[in-house]
Amino acid sequence: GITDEQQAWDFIWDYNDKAESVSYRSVVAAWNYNTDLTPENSQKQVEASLAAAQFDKEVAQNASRFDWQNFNNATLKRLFDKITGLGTAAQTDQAKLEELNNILSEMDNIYSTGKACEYDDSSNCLALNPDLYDCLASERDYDRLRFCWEGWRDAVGRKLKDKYPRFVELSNDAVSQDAQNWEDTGAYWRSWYETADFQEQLENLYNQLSPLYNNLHAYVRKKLREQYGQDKISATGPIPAHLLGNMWSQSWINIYDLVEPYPGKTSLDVTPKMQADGWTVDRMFRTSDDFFKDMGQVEMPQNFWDNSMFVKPADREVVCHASAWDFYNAHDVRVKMCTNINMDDLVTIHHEMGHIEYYLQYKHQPVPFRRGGNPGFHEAVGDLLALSVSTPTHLQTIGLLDTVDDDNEADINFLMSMALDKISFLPFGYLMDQWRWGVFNGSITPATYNQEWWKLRTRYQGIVPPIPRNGAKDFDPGSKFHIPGNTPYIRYFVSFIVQFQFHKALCDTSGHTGPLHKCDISAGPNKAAAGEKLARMLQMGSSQEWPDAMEVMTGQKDMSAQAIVDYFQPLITWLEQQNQGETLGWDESWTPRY
Ligand SMILES: C[C@H](NC(=O)O)C(=O)O
Ligand SMILES: [Zn+2]
Repeated sequence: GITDEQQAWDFIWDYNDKAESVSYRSVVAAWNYNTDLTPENSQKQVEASLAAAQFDKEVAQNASRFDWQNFNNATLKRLFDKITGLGTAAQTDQAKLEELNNILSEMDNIYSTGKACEYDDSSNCLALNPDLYDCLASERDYDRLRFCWEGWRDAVGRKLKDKYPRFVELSNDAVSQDAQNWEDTGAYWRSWYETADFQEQLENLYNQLSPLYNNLHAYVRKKLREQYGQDKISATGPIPAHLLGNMWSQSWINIYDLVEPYPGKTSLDVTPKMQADGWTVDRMFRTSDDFFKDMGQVEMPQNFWDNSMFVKPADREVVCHASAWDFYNAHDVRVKMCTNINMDDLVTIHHEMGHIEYYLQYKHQPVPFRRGGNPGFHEAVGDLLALSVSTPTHLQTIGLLDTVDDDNEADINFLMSMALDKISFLPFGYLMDQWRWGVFNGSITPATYNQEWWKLRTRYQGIVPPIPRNGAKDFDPGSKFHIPGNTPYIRYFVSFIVQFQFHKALCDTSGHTGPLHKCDISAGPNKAAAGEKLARMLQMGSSQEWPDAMEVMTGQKDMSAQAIVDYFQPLITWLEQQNQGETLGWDESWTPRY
């Protein structure tokens, strides 16, 4: 193979220009389909995906003419390593590749257009966003909640059941043809973390955090028993899944009012004030942009405001699940979101803008390096900034809280609200890809999809379905966006760990003193230094392995649960006191009264 590294660089820059325009065309086609779910747009999106895959394959073949594994220049070698990794684009059978893309497109459409219709009126149907979200968040009638929970799974999960096995088969067949001959899609996805003992590290992190989760679970279970009755919820069993304020029981913030430790303090639920003060969607996005600018990051460019989709259109079907989009041309970046006026969506806006910030900060990198340090880092940026924005003192600064009670009870209330978002998520974030990796490696088969899903859901989350599941018809994993959407999920578990490490690091750099949970990095005397550190990490993209990016932020290279435990320590102590006499954990054999 060619050993001349100058010739290799020429190859890279020629590739880079072409990669930008090929990526642009396929992202535009995906954007057009996601914002207007028509058959024509689906067809165009599949065609663009196939063209991009063809380009990737040709580049990989040309790159293999170089003896790149023996290059001296580490960056050049890393670039060649990235562009010879094809994933499903390695599929040489065009018909199979087209079928794979068509199934993905169909699954997206089924999920994003699904509706749950009233038992007694099939013309009265509820969409996930906002109708079923609102139902799970604010309904307090046990049976009505069950209708919303079951109706969504009937409408979407069941329709996807027979498509998913073929998708799995085609995805595995494709990645097996990659240069690394991946044994299955899960192995390929895990390779992005470049960490040999990745699964062990994840398990260790989870084991360190499950005591905290079990304490929160026991406290919430007790409060739900008070609300719904002792005949509906066992003192020692799992919690019925439809009572936790969220369609997937992955964030419990919407039942804060049922579990508030010290009532009578200033409400931390700022949604009523947002609505009373006439907050608009635009004001929500501007508030987020202002915070990024205040922290010395790059501001949203004009085309972001011109080309994004911020609200659900009335005249067409779209993919409502929020996402951020990089058009690989250094200036066209967008968010697609069906925004509602509430605190949840203000936090989500920061999450999505965090992705945009990464795109803007690493746009000078060659295309293969325009990724997060690892996929979890990309998910962590926006959440990291939202940890500061969510503090009562910051919410007061932006006019969402009139008074801030500064006492221990108010602190516990605040930490409870944060735990209902961040701690409740951990088992879900961990189990999603435990299930999917099992499906990809064949240990979970179509016949066992649903029972294995509920084994994991009960084992890790301590929840059970409120109605019996029908293994022959139900496909409950399909009722969660990321399964039909084929978006890997362990990235969110990684994010919920590392965002607290980043938060602690930036709080220290900003000169914050006092408890970690009171830190607002924009209030620190050295906030500029904190912003510069964040920008430096973002500009790296994936040009180096993620421990190097972790070191830039935190001074050390490993993932660690210490920061999230430090942040929640006052609540952990409080929960342990409250849970005296309670059973921690759950008896998996308990089932609700149907
Ligand atoms: C946590 C994850 N966030 C996202 O998709 O942006 C979710 O919504 O399930
Ligand atoms: Zn995200």
